[in-house]
Amino acid sequence: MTESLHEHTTDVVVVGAGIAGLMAATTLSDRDVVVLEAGSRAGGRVESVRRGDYWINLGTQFTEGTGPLIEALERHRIGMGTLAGKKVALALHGKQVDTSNPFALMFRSRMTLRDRVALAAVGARILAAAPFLQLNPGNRLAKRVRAKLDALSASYVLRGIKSDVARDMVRSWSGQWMGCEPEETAATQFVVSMGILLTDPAKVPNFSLPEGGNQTLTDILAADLGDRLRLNSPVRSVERTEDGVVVDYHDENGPARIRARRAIVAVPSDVAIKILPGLPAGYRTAFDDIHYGRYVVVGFFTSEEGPQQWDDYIAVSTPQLSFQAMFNHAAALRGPGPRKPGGALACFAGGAVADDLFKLTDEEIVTRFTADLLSLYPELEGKLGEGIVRRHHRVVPFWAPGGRASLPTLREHLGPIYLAGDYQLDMPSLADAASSGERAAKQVLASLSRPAH
Ligand SMILES: Cc1cc2nc3c(=O)[nH]c(=O)nc-3n(C[C@H](O)[C@H](O)[C@H](O)COP(=O)(O)OP(=O)(O)OC[C@H]3O[C@@H](n4cnc5c(N)ncnc54)[C@H](O)[C@@H]3O)c2cc1C
Repeated sequence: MTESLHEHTTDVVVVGAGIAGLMAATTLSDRDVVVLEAGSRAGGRVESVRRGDYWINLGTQFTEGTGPLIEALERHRIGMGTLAGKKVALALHGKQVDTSNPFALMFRSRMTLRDRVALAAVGARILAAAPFLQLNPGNRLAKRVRAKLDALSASYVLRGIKSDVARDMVRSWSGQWMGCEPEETAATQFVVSMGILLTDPAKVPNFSLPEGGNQTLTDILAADLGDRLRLNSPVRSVERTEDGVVVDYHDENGPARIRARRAIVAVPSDVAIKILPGLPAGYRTAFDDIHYGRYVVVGFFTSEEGPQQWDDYIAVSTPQLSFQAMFNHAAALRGPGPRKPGGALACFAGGAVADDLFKLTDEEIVTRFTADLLSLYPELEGKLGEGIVRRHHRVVPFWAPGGRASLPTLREHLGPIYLAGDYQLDMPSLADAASSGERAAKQVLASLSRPAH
């Protein structure tokens, strides 16, 4: 029996309801717009679970940056949960040391002289390049340093380094911030993220943990769209026609088709390449050049009472444990006044460590992470809730050495098809994904208001 095809028309179809697609669709809300989302929930890589006063971000961890994302948070009056004054720490050889001052860290943590010298060399390599990447990108020197780092792998910071501690730390930084190994990625992204952390984390604009988790905003945007957002509707193809696009997808009634004047495709690069048949070679190469980091995350709601040693820390690097970092999602709630009982912690492993963990069952992962978390904080014995596991095969995009040159192609529309997603901008992030969605929607609005020829 052949299934019948439901067909309808609209002005604009948005494919994908991650932050890029949601921002695009809400910017177009005066138009006839339909959003097709493959999953059973909106938000994509943004996901938060909530319990009582606490929440855990199981997808996007921190909100940071400027532009449409922050404007949307403000417009919807979502408390930003500022992290000003909160600190980061390193747990090494069983001792936790505040890393707010990287130089003090070198002397206070348990390391041999050889490890200290090796780490100082790694830090010096990062700090020598980082300031150039913070200059105006048009600056001649900035361009030269960037071109050099784009061509090098991030493992250049480990050249000649023999210390296992230094190697473990660089791997764990790369794993926890990008979800990949230093050998996989061009040095640029690594140096920018590590440079900011090593110099002045307070310089990261709007570094925060929005109230209720990052999903608070995506839930509001999804609710604003109402029934224009169609969940469980995976798109199979988006093709150009003479006067617009035709989008084939599937919903609970079977195969369906929408004809529209424009489409915004806001899906990860590996999906885009599959649903856009007949892509010009330049776009195909640019999509192929994008890789994604991998993470395994386990979130734990906790039931401790009274002040704890991690209360003022947002992140603790744990390069010698089965997870590489612990993020404290309750940090934004800790201020003056009585501390609420309980808390919310998330343990992260990225890159090759995540690849190995993918081979285990959820139960095995939780058992390992629980044992290591208790070795770090024995006072949590009997106070850890059930571990909530997420396996992410797409964290943030990264580019191999020499791979980033193709990126500008993906900022150009393909006739009536506009692209959006975190891969479009220089330092992929939630804020960049949101900006790309708004930007695509504004381009669509401008194109629709131009007289047809
Ligand atoms: C664990 C984790 C931690 C992170 N931490 C941070 C952080 O601290 N700070 C930060 O700035 N960024 C962070 N990120 C990155 C950030 O989450 C992403 O950059 C951002 O969410 C990407 O948004 P997007 O809309 O481009 O893509 P996505 O969120 O991936 O949205 C794409 C949507 O398209 C849908 N889709 C896929 N295929 C189809 C199809 N065929 N048809 C229809 N729909 C489809 C998907 O289901 C999804 O909803 C993190 C990501 C992860 C996974």
